[in-house]
Order: sequence, then structure tokens, then C-alpha cells
Amino acid sequence: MRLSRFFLPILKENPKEAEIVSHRLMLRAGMMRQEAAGIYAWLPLGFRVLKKIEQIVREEQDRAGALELLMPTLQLADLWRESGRYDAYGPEMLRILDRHKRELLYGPTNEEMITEIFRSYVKSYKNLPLNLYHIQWKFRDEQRPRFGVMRGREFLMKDAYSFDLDEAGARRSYNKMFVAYLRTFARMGLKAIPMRAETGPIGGDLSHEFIVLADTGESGVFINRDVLDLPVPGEDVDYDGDLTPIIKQWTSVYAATEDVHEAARFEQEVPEAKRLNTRGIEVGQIFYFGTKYSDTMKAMVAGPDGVDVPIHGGSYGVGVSRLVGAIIEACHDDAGIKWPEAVAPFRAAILNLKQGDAAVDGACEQLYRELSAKGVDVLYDDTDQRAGAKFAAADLIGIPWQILVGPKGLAEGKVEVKRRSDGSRDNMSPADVVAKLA
Ligand SMILES: Nc1ncnc2c1ncn2[C@@H]1O[C@H](COS(=O)(=O)NC(=O)[C@@H](N)CS)[C@@H](O)[C@H]1O
Repeated sequence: MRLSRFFLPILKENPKEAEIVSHRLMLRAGMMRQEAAGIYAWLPLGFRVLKKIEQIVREEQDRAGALELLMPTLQLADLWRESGRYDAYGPEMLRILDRHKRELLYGPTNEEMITEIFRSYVKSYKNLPLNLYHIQWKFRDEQRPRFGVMRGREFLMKDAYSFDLDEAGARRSYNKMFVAYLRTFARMGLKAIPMRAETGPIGGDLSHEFIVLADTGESGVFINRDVLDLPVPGEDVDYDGDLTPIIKQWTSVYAATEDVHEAARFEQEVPEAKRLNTRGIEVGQIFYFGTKYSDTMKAMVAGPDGVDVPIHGGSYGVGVSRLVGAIIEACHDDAGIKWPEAVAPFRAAILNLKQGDAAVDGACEQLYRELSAKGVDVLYDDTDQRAGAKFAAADLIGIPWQILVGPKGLAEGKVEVKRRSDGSRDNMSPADVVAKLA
């Protein structure tokens, strides 16, 4: 992509309404624009990151055997009356009347709808286990939307729903999602710690929140530092095998959000040097809620003995849009964002340090052509800004690799490669740059 042809409305100043670094940097880096309280337009740079995060979530759901579908954002109120949550959900629910005065709502989550879909088709335990998921926009009329995409009103969520014949089966589905979440967040360069959590409006008695440590996080957390060094299962993990050793390993080290924290146990179990009380960002939450929805909504299957029983369910959410902010909170410095390569909007940025100089322009064009031909996502800063402004912009938007092309270096057949994550620099020939990044 040539920057002269892209749409990247970088802000010079810090927007005053931004209270936390991710909100500030997303606005300054031209990644998004607020259209209403808690409602954002995703501009091209931010949208590229959102799609990369979404794709990692999708790949790990698919690897765990979940099946992707897409449910609508609008739902019938009567569906929620069946489960009894229409009134219980309260003011966070956006209630809508259509032209025929039919009562609809903008979905804050989809347990009712997926249960309705399931019960319409599945009648036998032989079709279980089943895990259906989608990646869809949600609306929750938060009292105080704030911190940019961290606590929005319209936000993108991956929500998966599992269906099993009994609790044992449902726990196996739960464990698959637990492992998939460990892999998902690690692939984004995050350490997201699974912590026992309250179940809240979703219900049930078993839930884990996946929390990324960050001083600006809304959740207070208490952990044994050992949890930060536990191994994340590899891509060859056997989802049809016994996952309980992995779950046991990750749940036997103390990690709890403040609402389920047990101070006495923490002091007793965790040596002082390993105790960490900090804050974190909830990037995902998983729930086992048994027959909470299948009872009220009659989602029954015939068991092996032919007798109809309500299925045992679980739901598993990831804050896809929240993750854009969470990754910035975890990966930034004073100059701006430091994207992990897996989610970066572009892999490399070419900075032409002397626009108009034939040798420099030629070398940049050749690098741009060769890297693009090898499938490397490149942003070529071909604007006529001064070099200093180009450096600042590249640091701000956080592209992992910067290729600095100037007349002096070129005279020796070299360009400078800067790694954004640690600031390390290397001089090499353009051909070596292509070999390194392709
Ligand atoms: N207001 C919000 N803005 C941005 N992300 C949010 C917001 N509310 C929740 N999320 C994200 O969505 C994830 C799942 O939301 S949840 O309420 O915990 N779970 C559910 O809704 C279940 N139905 C899971 S399928 C959260 O872990 C969080 O990362």
C-alpha cells in the first residue's frame, strides 16, 4: 500500500477525551473515529488489525472443532421472554420497535437464539457434542462507555455455544474452549491468564475469565506469578484426547479476580515473593451453565435409553474489538504502538528519506515491488514529509519492521532496517531485506 494513496488520518495532538493509552493511540494513529458514545467507525488501519485478530480467533475455534455460522444482530423480544431474560437483562438491552410495532432487540449475546436454532433441528444425542460459534457485533447500552473500544456499546464478539448430553460432556467442551483460549491469546503476543470468575447474567456455576495484565484494566486480580510461565499448548494439541492435565496445570496455580478472591487461601498457598495483586483486562470469558437455557426453552435430545433430556450447555466469549485496545495496552512505548507481528496492520514500512532522489525513489520502488510480490504486507511512505515526520508516524502506528532508505546508505548499497519492538537496527542490502522479511 502506498501511503500517498491510503487513508490514514493521523492526529498531531493527544485527544483530550482519551483517558488511557490505547484509546489515545487508536485515535492518534487514525485507527478509529467515535461516531457516538461507545460507537466507533473502524478506519482502514484499525480495521486491518481487527480482521487479523478475528482471523486468529476463527482459526483456533476451528482447530478446537467449533463450527462457524452467523446469527443476526437483531432478535425477537419473544425469544428472550422464553428464557426469562428479556426483563432481567435490564437497561443494557437496546429495545427496538419495527414499523409493524413488533418488539425486537439488538443482541447483547446469543444464548437464546442459538438454543432456538439447536432445538429446531437436533433431537438425538447422536448429534452431540456440538459447538457452534459466530463473530458478530453486539450492543450493550453501557451506563458509562469509556476507554474507547475497551468498554464500547457496539462491539465485536466471538461467541461460541456448546451442546452436550450431560455434565461430563459439557465439561469436555468447556475444556476444549479453555485450551483454545490459551492458544488464541498467546498467538496475539498476549499473556492472558485464566481466572475463576463470577457468572453474572449469563448464569451457571463454572466460569473462567481470561485476563491480560495491564495497570489500566478494569478487573482487580490476585495471582501467583508462576502462572505467567506456564506452557501454552502447541498447535498439535489433541482436542479429542484428555485435556484435563492441561486444565489442572493452569487452574492449580492461584489466579482469581477480586470478586472471587480468597485472601486467606492466597496468603496460605502463595509464597510472599510470588504474590501479585494488580489489574487486568478481561479479553474472554467462558461459562458452563448446564440446563439453564435448555430447561426454559425445551432444547431436548433423546438419550441412549430413548428418554428425552435437556442438553447441558456452555458459552464462550472473546472480545474481538476489545482485544485491539488490550494489545496496545500491553504493547506500546512513548513513541506509540508496538504491534506483535501476528496482528500488525502491515508487516513492514518502507520510509523514503529523500523523496525525489532518483536512486532512493528507485530503490524504494524496487523494495516495494519485490516485498509485495512475496506476499509481504508493506506500507510504503512515499509522501513528501520530512524524514523526522516519517519516523514519528512509523513509530506511532507500530509497524513491526521499518526499512529506512536514504542516499548515504544507498551509496554503500545498504538500507537500514529497524525493529520496532526493541529499536534494534541493522544495515543490509535491499536483497537481504527481502530475504529476511519474505
Ligand atoms: N462493552 C464491551 N465492550 C467491548 N468488549 C466487551 C464489552 N462487554 C464484553 N466485552 C467482551 O466480550 C467478552 C464476552 O462477553 S461476556 O459477557 O463475558 N460473555 C458473553 O457474552 C457470553 N455470551 C459468551 S458467549 C468479554 O470477555 C469481553 O472481552
